[in-house]
Amino acid sequence: MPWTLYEKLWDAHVVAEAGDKALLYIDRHLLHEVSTPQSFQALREDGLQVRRPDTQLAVADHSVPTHDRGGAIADPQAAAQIALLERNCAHFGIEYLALAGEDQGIVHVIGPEQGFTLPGITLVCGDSHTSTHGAFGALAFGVGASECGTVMATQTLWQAKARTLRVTFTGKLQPGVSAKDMALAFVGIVGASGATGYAVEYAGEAVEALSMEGRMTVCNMTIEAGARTGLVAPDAKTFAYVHGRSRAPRGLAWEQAVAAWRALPSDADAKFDREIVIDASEIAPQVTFGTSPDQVMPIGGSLPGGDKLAKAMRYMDVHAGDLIEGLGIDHAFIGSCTNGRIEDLRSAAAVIRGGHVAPGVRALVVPGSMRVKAQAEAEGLDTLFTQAGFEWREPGCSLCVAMNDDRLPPGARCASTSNRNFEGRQGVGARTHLMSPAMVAAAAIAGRIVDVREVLV
Ligand SMILES: CC(C)[C@H](C(=O)O)[C@@H](O)C(=O)O
Ligand code: SF4
Repeated sequence: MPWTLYEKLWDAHVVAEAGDKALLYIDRHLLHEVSTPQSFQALREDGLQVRRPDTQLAVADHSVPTHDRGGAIADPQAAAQIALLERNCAHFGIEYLALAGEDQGIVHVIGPEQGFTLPGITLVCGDSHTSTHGAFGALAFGVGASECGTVMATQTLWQAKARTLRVTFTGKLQPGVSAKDMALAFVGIVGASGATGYAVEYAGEAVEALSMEGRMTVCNMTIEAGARTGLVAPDAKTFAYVHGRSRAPRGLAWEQAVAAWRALPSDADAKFDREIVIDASEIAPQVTFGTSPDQVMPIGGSLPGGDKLAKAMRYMDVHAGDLIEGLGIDHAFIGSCTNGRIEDLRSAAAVIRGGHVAPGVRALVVPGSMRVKAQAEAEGLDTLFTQAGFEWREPGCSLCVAMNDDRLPPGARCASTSNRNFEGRQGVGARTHLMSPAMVAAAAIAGRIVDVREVLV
């Protein structure tokens, strides 16, 4: 029988079955400071050990400060949370990537860049954007705090199998349009819960053409359409990206792994429960106008109306019939696990072209990891950004979630490369417009939302 990539990954990890659920073997577990305190507490209370510490990797990212790294952390709650993760890891023998070290970063950025994320594996994390890792052809999904504890103690999880949805992006992206626009367009078409219960496989010419960074951006936002898993079939690009990374297999083990990974892509005649086709050449740069990622529109369009959108549009202080293009902003954020990788920083930097952040705009660039930061600095991107008036920060989730001291004031309007524009996400009363890194950089310089395609000509 022909199988999809999801079915192959699922089948390879089933340990036992009962009713409509399967006990899956979990190969890898990523941990961060926000979702694990109760998991460790539960292990302690039940007198349990971590079954395979070698399959776990922990890092602090959500509440870490993005400036003055190295000294004491000013926010006592953040300091306590980070210290607790460090202590828990030491106690249970789990590797912790130090805040001051060269490998720290957002959990979904460090996994892939260190070769911890591999094709063919199951990977979980107490974080909804774990779907990111599916870009490698890994079965990766976010879990709750109690499930993190179960994984640590047993290396398994009971799961219900998802239905399969293939999203085929045909054609080629226009210049100035990126993976982020594909992701936002998909979420806009399907809706914020339109893919709930599905494992999404992204396919087609425009997905094959994406870099691994771009594929991660697309898979990252899968959860914004309600699906816990987003997948891309591993190919030569995937193997080239993984090859030689610090935690990736080497030598004979590498050869054997690649041979197995080559069998993962969906069979040619595999059946999906649902199919969606999107013409990538028709996608314009996308901008969200509301308080849910599916409240999104192409630049150049005018704002929709209707009762369903009224509350969101009131919060956002935008009005039906107006253009989104030209809307003034006072903050810009380039970063997050969606768009904090090197390619994102390069595409933002390419838009600067001698320009300067507009008066009255505060713009932050927060690399996704220390390795991304080092790479960007080696390329001189930090100088480009700072000379143009952007702040160059230390890695962390930062303004994606405002759990550290990067926070916007009420009424602020921010062009942001992150993935969620919920009410208050970047600070109480602050307004978030999601868009690509190139669009955010262009908005920062113009002081208003603009069409990056016009900046790039
Ligand atoms: C704090 C964490 C559990 C949360 C998530 O699950 O995604 C956060 O990363 C987010 O993006 O909202
Ligand atoms: S960068 Fe944002 S979306 Fe990603 S893990 Fe951090 S808070 Fe969640």
